[in-house]
Amino acid sequence: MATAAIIVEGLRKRYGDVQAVDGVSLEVATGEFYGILGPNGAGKTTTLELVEGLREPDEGSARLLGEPSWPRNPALLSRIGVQLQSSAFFEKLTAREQIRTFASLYGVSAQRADEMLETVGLTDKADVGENKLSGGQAQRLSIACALVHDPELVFLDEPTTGLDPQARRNLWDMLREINSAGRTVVLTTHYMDEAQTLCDRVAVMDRGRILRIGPPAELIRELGVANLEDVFLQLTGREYR
Ligand SMILES: Nc1ncnc2c1ncn2[C@@H]1O[C@H](COP(=O)(O)OP(=O)(O)OP(=O)(O)O)[C@@H](O)[C@H]1O
Repeated sequence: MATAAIIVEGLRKRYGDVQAVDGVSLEVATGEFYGILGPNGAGKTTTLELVEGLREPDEGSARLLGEPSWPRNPALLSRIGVQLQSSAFFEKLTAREQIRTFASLYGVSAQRADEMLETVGLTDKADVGENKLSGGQAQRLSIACALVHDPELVFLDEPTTGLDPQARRNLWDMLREINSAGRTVVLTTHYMDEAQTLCDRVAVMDRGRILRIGPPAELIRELGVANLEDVFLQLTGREYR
């Protein structure tokens, strides 16, 4: 098996009374497209943040590209791309200025930044201020900023939430291309069709724990159900939303 891009062992994180992540272990192979599924509050975002090294775990560890992600590791930052759920733009800059600023932090050319803007369909919004973009446009800009330095490992937290169907399909195509070029992609999603279409494997999460990991088709077969939505229902005992 190829070297694992991500190795997570026994991650735990508690916020007050809430055990948000309760012993998560998983491995993602280099070049894999991996999905984390779960209802609201399952612990997906916290898990991603622990894995990315943005949050300190109470217990457990994560290794990315062979390096521990905590304590925060500056050498890793240029090799990973992180799209955050809450936007983290510089104030008062236009879309073009935002992405060029991210690009320059990574030593990436302005030309490449403009190309990324084109890829996510925002060229006609290049001169619009970040606070004047629609939710979906801001979402696409944050994804473009996360990908501008062509990272080996990409983390996306509900990347298509808030996008219209066409923008969603465009983003799927883009993520498939990135993945075909050998990049490892990890995403969280609420959309079962998205997980089923894109992911090589999914981890189904609920109440801070992983209930099952496998390729969508295999999970569907194993549980003898019609689709991933039913897998989820059977594993968690509830509707997805
Ligand atoms: N900073 C925080 N302080 C306190 N509690 C938190 C914090 N962040 C998350 N939680 C709690 O931890 C649990 C897991 O939250 P998390 O955001 O990881 O779930 P999620 O699966 O990403 O949910 P969603 O699909 O709604 O984004 C929830 O009960 C949430 O209320």
